[in-house]
Amino acid sequence: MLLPVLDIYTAFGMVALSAWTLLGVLWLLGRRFWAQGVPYVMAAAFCFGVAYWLFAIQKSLPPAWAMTGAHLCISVAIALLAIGYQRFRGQQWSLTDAITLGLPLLLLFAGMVAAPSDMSLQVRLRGVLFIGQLLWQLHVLLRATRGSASLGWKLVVAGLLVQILALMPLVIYGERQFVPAANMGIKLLLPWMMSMVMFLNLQITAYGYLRMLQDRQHEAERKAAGLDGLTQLPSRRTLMEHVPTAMALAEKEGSSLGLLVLDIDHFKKVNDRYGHVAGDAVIQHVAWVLRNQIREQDFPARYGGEEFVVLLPQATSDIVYSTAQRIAHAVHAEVVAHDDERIRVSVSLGAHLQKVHAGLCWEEMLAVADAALYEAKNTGRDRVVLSAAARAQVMASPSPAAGTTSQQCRNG
Ligand SMILES: Nc1nc2c(ncn2[C@@H]2O[C@H](COP(=O)(O)OP(=O)(O)OP(=O)(O)O)[C@@H](O)[C@H]2O)c(=O)[nH]1
Repeated sequence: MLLPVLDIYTAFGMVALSAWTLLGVLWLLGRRFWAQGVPYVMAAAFCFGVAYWLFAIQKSLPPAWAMTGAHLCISVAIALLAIGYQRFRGQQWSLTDAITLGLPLLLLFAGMVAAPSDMSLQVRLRGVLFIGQLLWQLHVLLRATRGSASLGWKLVVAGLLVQILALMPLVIYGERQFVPAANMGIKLLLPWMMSMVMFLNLQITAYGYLRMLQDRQHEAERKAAGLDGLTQLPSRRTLMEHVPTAMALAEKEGSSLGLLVLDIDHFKKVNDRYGHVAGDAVIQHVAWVLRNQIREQDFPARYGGEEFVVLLPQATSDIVYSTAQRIAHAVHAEVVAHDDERIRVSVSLGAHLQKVHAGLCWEEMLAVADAALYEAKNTGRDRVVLSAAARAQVMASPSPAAGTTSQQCRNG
């Protein structure tokens, strides 16, 4: 017997929506029952229920009333869901984000109410919805300007590709092929498959978008905590906040403060040859090396794109020199594996050491270390250059390392 496509489609949508709402409620309840967002989600579920009821009794009401009422309930429910989630997570979503996430639900319902008795009109409406969803997915893609390479981004792109592929039968066979007939066979499957794809894609894309919003939120939290998003090292701002404390302590102790400025060599070429994502992996790798090669009390920071700074409190010339050499050596020695590529990079370092006294200016210290870095770059890269002041201390130092230290310490 011929399956009533419309009824199945409607039931499918109802089940999907109920599951969606239920999942949302369980998710929120599971995390924190009394959180402020819960009542909103409950109210949203209630509105969905009213909408369902209006659909169910639509035949005994003037159709325009039933449809308008149901749509109103759904819109309110979507807004409540968005607000509930926003309240609960403390997310700083824009209204556009909330609407973007609410749209799939609206599309799903629009798909269900696009149900005139004329089958060919119904199919045509569904085609329009299908294309509407495609446009929505493009909109999400355009909004997702950040978070490339993240799972959320991949899901959004995957959803869009699947949608385009699924549109092919419609383009190739034309809408008429989708009108159910008595001797259906495969033709019955096509509208079904389209509905399935549409539903799954809504979920995939909406989930991907949600992931991206969460990533964005985490990034903001990290920034608030003073960490750089890519490397998890303290950011430049955090370093600048830390410097006065470090200098004051060194002055009080009468100790020297070491300073390393590190820059990845020919990094532009890495980006050009392997791509920006691989470049990011290299930056992460260098940050990882930095973290592993310094002492616990040292303070590393990502200063800018591919530039890092390390503060070394209570440092001696020996410590500054050996730390810089170890970092340069470790970066040079290890390859960064990214996809199928194995990338080898080197770094140049400018190192400076200074006894901290009243009136010493951080900018001066940084300028001296920067000049040493500049020299390292100009004399072949992949090396450590000590500032004149640091060198003088190395010369004066009786340590074994000092005896072998030259102004430029080439790596390897
Ligand atoms: N992948 C990636 N690239 C970045 C990031 N920040 C800056 N860059 C790139 O780093 C490159 C820095 O290049 P340059 O300053 O010309 O220096 P370089 O190519 O490393 O050459 P030298 O420093 O002279 O050895 C630029 O192409 C920036 O676009 C980042 O966070 N990720």
